Amino acid sequence: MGSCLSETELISRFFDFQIPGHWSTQGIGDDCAIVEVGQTRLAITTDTVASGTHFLPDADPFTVGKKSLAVNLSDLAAAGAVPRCFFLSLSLPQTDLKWLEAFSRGLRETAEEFSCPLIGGDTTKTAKIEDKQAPFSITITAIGEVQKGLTRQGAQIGDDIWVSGRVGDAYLALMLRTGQWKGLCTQDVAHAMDCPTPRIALGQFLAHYATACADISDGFLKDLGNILTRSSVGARVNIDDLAVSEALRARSRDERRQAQLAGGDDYELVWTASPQARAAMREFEKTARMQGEPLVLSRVGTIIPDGLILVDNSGCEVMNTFKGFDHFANENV
Ligand SMILES: Nc1ncnc2c1ncn2[C@@H]1O[C@H](COP(=O)(O)OP(=O)(O)O)[C@@H](O)[C@H]1O
Ligand SMILES: Cc1ncc(C[n+]2csc(CCOP(=O)(O)OP(=O)(O)O)c2C)c(N)n1
Ligand SMILES: [Mg+2]
Repeated sequence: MGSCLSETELISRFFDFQIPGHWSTQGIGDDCAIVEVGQTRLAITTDTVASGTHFLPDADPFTVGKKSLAVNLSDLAAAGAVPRCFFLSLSLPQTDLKWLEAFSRGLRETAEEFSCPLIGGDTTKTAKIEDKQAPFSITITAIGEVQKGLTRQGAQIGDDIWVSGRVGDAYLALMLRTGQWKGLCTQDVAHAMDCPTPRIALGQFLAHYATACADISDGFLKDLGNILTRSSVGARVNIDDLAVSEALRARSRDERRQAQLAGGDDYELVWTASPQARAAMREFEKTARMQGEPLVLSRVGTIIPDGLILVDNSGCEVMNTFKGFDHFANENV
């Protein structure tokens, strides 16, 4: 049976226990829990990806392996953490050796790229109920180390709002692949959905400059909204300042806005920082490009006392009708 609760309402109603413990943390609500263990500060996150919900049932298992870890590393990036290790829990309908071999190769490639060893996990079989096989799912818990650590809390009035990368292509890929939008899904666009790059180096750099940070998994406006709520501030954003790929630029204005503002699945970062940090941001961008990574950092707005004002390049205000991703958004009682 469905419910009227959004994901966030469901979590705060049933699972925000607030039981005091021996280790100090900031509690639920950020990309990572920052946990103080003696002299060490850990950033810990967990994310599940499930067939049919996070990837299409016929997705290449190699990219499923890569992405399962990448989405968790993206949460570590949002906390400014250095990845240290991860756990892997699998719920599988059967032992499909070919699938597992490719999945394992993809997972391993990302683990090696970010020097993040797999140190444990769990493996179970999903049941058939009334002849229907439960979809398989992959849960990863990743642990990193931070000095101070970034959260969604801390944005200050007057701060700039920044976004990494060209958001929207993962959503474009999903719409094209499922036939909801017309057109061919090019390799670059498919890559954005299948192989997102966790912004680990950027996150560690931002740990020195950002006042708040989140990753864009649920859509730019929703994830920026989480920063605004946690920081008790508002924002003014020029939506035309978001970097856009050639493929998305070629779509209609409404499709482009839907993909960029609400699409999700991008795993880029959104953060706030004082205007004094602008030169440092441009320097980081320049260095990345000199090292062969075509990174783009976009300054898209300003933190204001409250509300959310969206404008376009002509200065006109844009109505915010964009919802962002919510697992339970379409359910009714
Ligand atoms: N079932 C749950 N029990 C406790 N905390 C949860 C649960 N689901 C999500 N959370 C927490 O709620 C916050 C929002 O979750 P989510 O939007 O999934 O974050 P993220 O996009 O970083 O994965 C996070 O701090 C997460 O740890
Ligand atoms: C088959 C399929 N349907 C829909 C999507 C789009 N999608 C799935 S999950 C998601 C948002 C992120 O997922 P979530 O589980 O909320 O990750 P978290 O925010 O917890 O990191 C999006 C945009 C997809 N990638 N694949
Ligand atoms: Mg999550």
